[in-house]
Amino acid sequence: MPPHFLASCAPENNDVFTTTMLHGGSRISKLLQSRISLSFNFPHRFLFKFEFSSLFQAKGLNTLDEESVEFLPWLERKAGAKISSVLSIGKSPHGRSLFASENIQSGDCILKVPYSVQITPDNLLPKIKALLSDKIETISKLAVILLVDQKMDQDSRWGPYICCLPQHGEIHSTIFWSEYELDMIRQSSVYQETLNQKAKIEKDFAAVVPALQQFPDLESITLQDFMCAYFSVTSRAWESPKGLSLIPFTDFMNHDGVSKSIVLFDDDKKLSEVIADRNYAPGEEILINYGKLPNASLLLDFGFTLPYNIHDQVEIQLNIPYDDILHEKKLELLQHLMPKIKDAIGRNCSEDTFIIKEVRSPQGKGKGLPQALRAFARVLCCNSPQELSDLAMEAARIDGRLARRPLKDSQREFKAHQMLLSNITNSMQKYDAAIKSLALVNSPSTSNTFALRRQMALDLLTGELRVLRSASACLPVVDATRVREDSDIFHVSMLRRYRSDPTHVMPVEEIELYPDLSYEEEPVEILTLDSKVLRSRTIELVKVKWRHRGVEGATWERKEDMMK
Ligand SMILES: C[S@@+](CC[C@H](N)C(=O)[O-])C[C@H]1O[C@@H](n2cnc3c(N)ncnc32)[C@H](O)[C@@H]1O
Repeated sequence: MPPHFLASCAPENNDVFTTTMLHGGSRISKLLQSRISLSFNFPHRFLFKFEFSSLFQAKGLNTLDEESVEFLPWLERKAGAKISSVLSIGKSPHGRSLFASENIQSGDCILKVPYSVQITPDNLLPKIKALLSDKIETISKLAVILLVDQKMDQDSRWGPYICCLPQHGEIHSTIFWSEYELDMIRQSSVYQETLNQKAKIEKDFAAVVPALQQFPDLESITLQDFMCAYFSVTSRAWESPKGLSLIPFTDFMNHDGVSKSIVLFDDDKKLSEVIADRNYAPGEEILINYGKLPNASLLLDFGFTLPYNIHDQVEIQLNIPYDDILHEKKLELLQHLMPKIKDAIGRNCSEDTFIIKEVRSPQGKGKGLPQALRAFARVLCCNSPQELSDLAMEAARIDGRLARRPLKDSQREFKAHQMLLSNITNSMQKYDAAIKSLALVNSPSTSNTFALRRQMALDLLTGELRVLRSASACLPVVDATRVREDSDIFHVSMLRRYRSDPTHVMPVEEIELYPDLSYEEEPVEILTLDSKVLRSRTIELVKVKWRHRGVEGATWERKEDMMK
């Protein structure tokens, strides 16, 4: 299993859970991972007719899920043990959920699900297991277990569980979005990850089909069936010490990014449990934390977003321009000292992707930018083979890591940051345009599925834009506020300011006044001419706000030059 499946971690500071025997389970979530529009219905022969229970009415709850009332007694019979006496299954705005059926105190254990009733790859029927290649991943094996069991009719081992799993029309993971819908999130990396995920599911399905075809009852399983089962696994399974497991009942709990409750695994007692992180009154929904997941992961793997997700992140890409005369040398250095700069199939590639998270500190000061990103930018800004070999030597002298320290040449260091700012500003403009265009996208049908997905797209894009804004605020912008006159030449002190902390001002360089604004090959776009005019004996200076290569700045310019 690729390591990124383990990326989502449980909250760090949950003092309640200090027992050493217990392991916190993490969700399988991956920020990468297909295509087809499907319809998948678990056969209704599994819709066991449960008797209506008066439990919820007695507790004053109106969230009764009739089909689910008998679920817990069924699971407890199967487990031969009590699983929970304080929880009931009910309906929430986000589908099935668990609710307190009596007062719960913080620290109470609210459920215990024995390993014996959890679904793991060990539950594959031996005759199917024997036909599956060793290369089949655990997610696919679990999906096959669900699909096979669904076909087993009265012999099904998990019938009541399987008929609680989401059906095609209820799933909003982007792998089920139409091309039209996906277009709304083209700006986000989730777009490509969705395509990758769909391609992966197709490939995984092709790998299990030969085994399924050996059984007449299983022959009819389609790719779309497989996709739904695959989604059930990605949205419900936990990484446990014994591998990936579906934990019935526990997986009825919805996600709350600030909850401190997670699923714990007690290997000695061979059970999973959940401890309440706060007090709950009867009828309150119990929420747990699936991990520190950004909306991108929630959308792809779970089919929902949070309106404000503190774990949002965004990908930015830098590349060594092909016309850079030092292209090969830079590439070689980066690949040598930052080996991850290879593409998935090991070819050399001259670009890399960096994940930026939100910088929430009011001072900013660049904490949110990955060191590797700054390092990449520093290498990109080198102008000579000598500078590159200086960087290589410095890395060898320190800890082997390339360009982790600010460049000695402060102008060059500043240029590296300006390059990052320009990249981020450019990306922000694209996000801004994508968000504005969402308002103009017409619903292709009257169903509210589209409205829901559009809202998810909006949550995703606004979250990622927020992250970009926070990153741009911690990169310096140039301001020219000190002007010193020396005979006819004006010396302008360029100052570095951070939008996140305007009091943090650092001199960058003192330059002579530019004779005009066409000093670079690329024209400078004038944004405003400040009314503030600085008069000297012979000339007048005006403050000019400009944009050049996506970077905005302000400098004092000769008024007469500006009036040309
Ligand atoms: C592990 S299941 C939880 C039980 C699920 N509600 C059900 O009906 O079976 C995860 C799914 O619940 C829904 N969900 C969980 N937390 C949510 C939240 N905070 N907002 C919206 N949907 C959520 C999503 O559909 C997700 O794929």
